[in-house]
Amino acid sequence: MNTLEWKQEDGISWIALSRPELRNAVNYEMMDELDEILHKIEATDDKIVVMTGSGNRAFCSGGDLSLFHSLYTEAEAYGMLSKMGQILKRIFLFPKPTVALLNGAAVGGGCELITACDFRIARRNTKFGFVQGSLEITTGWGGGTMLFERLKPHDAMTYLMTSQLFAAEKGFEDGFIHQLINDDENLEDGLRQFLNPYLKQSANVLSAYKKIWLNKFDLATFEENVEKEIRNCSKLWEKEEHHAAVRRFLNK
Ligand SMILES: CCCC(=O)SCCNC(=O)CCNC(=O)[C@H](O)C(C)(C)COP(=O)(O)OP(=O)(O)OC[C@H]1O[C@@H](n2cnc3c(N)ncnc32)[C@H](O)[C@@H]1OP(=O)(O)O
Repeated sequence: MNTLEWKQEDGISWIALSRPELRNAVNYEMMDELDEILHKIEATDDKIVVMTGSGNRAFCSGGDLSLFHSLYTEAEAYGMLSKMGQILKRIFLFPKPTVALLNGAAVGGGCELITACDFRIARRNTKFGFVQGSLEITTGWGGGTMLFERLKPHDAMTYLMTSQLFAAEKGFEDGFIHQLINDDENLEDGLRQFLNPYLKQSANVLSAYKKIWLNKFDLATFEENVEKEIRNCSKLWEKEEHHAAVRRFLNK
């Protein structure tokens, strides 16, 4: 694997996004490797999946803008957005519980990725934000649709419509972040403390409860809503306002 690290330890499957020089931005290779790893994990006896980022700056900075900037038309954007959208849906619907461990900032599509996970644990000093609006697009990997399943509508609207970066403590107050880990505490130790009561249960019990949560969804409606989100984002992507905003980011 070139863009991910995978290890299995004490019932936990750890996936680390591993492009720290670009703050773990997602490229096509990472999408393929995520898809492959998720298939492998599904066939293991591991109880819980933890996703994190390499380095201490970022969990994930979203799509790799230096790469995806070359996507110009609605159709080109749709190809990329729907490819990652499929992966986020797999994570959201994954038969085992999933945890995002924020070792650093989760921004743009990175924030969509943490939203697809069942639990979010963060270092106290980290930030997260759906900054897509400041790039003249919206969420486009399905994370907007998923956020409305995670939060009260008013809080979800605030996160999405303001494009702001928020402190992890604000996420904790809103119930978006489930556990804060102090900056002087070891991140993995903090996570294990949170996970210990879950890890005492069998994989079958954990999966069965995940199924009860997923049974709540009308899958067809959920998929339709994700698809609409991807289509809308693709339309905004091809506008000059978006390309100009990305040029500003890349030339900063
Ligand atoms: C496609 C679906 C929707 C999307 O995801 S759109 C993308 C939204 N993401 C963004 O706008 C990301 C913006 N990035 C940031 O805010 C910051 O990099 C972040 C994550 C807070 C980390 O801050 P710092 O630790 O200070 O790091 P930095 O800004 O100096 O970045 C280090 C190098 O990484 C690059 N980088 C960061 N995020 C990237 C991205 N998404 N795509 C491509 N390159 C990215 C950044 O340009 C910089 O490169 P260089 O070292 O100056 O050559």
